[in-house]
Amino acid sequence: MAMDINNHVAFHEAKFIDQNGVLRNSSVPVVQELARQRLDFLPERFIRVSPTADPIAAPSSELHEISHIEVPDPLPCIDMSKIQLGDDLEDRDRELTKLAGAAKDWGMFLIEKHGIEPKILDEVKDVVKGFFGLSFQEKKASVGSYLSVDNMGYGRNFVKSEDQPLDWIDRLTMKAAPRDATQGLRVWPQNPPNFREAVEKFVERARKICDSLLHALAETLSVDGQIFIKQFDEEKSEVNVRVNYYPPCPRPDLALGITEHSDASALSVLVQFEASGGLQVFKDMKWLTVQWPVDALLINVGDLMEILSNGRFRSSWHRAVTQRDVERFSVALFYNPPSEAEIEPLKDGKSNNNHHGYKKVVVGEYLQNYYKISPTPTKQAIKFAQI
Ligand SMILES: O=C(O)CCC(=O)C(=O)O
Ligand SMILES: [Fe+2]
Repeated sequence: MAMDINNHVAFHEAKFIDQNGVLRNSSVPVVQELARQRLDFLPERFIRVSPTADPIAAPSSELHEISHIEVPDPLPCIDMSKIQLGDDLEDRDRELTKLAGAAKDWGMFLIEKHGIEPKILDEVKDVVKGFFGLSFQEKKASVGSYLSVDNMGYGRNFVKSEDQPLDWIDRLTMKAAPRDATQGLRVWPQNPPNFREAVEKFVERARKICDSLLHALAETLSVDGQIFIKQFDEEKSEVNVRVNYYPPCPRPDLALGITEHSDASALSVLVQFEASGGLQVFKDMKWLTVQWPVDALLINVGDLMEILSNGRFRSSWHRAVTQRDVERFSVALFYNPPSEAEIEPLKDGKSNNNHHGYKKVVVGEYLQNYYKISPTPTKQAIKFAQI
């Protein structure tokens, strides 16, 4: 009989709606607690079989190989100071061209000289490590529940069935905007006491970067610079923040930290802590490990941006792998237009063989479908918005 975890492990209670629309519960082991036991084997529920050869086309049934190919050309890195200050117009144009290529070919890029002070990022790292440094019971006591099946809160993973392979991750997800989104809910950790304040400072700054990028991305397409930003709203746009903790994993060749996905957002901003080497992007039919200097931020083009740009920009298909002796943290911020907004794609989507045109969608309806069907082995959620 295969060995499995012992009885002392704590569990998250995951609620999910199954394929027949029935609300179900599944007990998901708390990965951080499992990792504390320094197992020399991977519990069965985390072992996965290959989902994909080509995630955009047909899934393959081959055994999943979790490879570690370094990106041959490093991920494009955009100097935000050249875009935001724009002292030198030629330099700025070159940077915009690089940005356009990155958003089109990779759906993912790094940004440097972004202007967020190291102190703000250090405070986020401190509170996140403080939270994950608590015992499981203390964590549960520190953060309340969203009382709904929407992947928010502590330990809410994308669980859809009892037999789906689980991700080797422990995570915490919060709504940071609109400000009243969490009114009456005690869903921000109370411990460390400055958790919310530290994360909100980062959110405020990261949001400005997103706005600059929305403007710059529009410029690269020679359309009105406001065309994307105008679909956002100072008060009502949504910002969700997810903290990902990947403990050391006994079998990085058999488990994933986060299963492959595209972000549903318009744009995502990611910070990683000291450790690198976990994020992979699917490009040119291969999974490539991203080289990500720790002080750079990473931007993902999300599905909503793919829709807004009518397919000119592509949301990246990415995943996180685990490492044997390394723990890794990342913080992801997801920036969306207001939930009730009906977003309109740019006119005249460029046509090529792979291109699909997009139609107007209500953001909240897009997200609802995305969460309903995720995780999927191929890039499927975006079909909801295709003509
Ligand atoms: O940990 C990472 O680098 C990736 C996280 C991610 O893709 C997500 O939170 O959506
Ligand atoms: Fe992601």
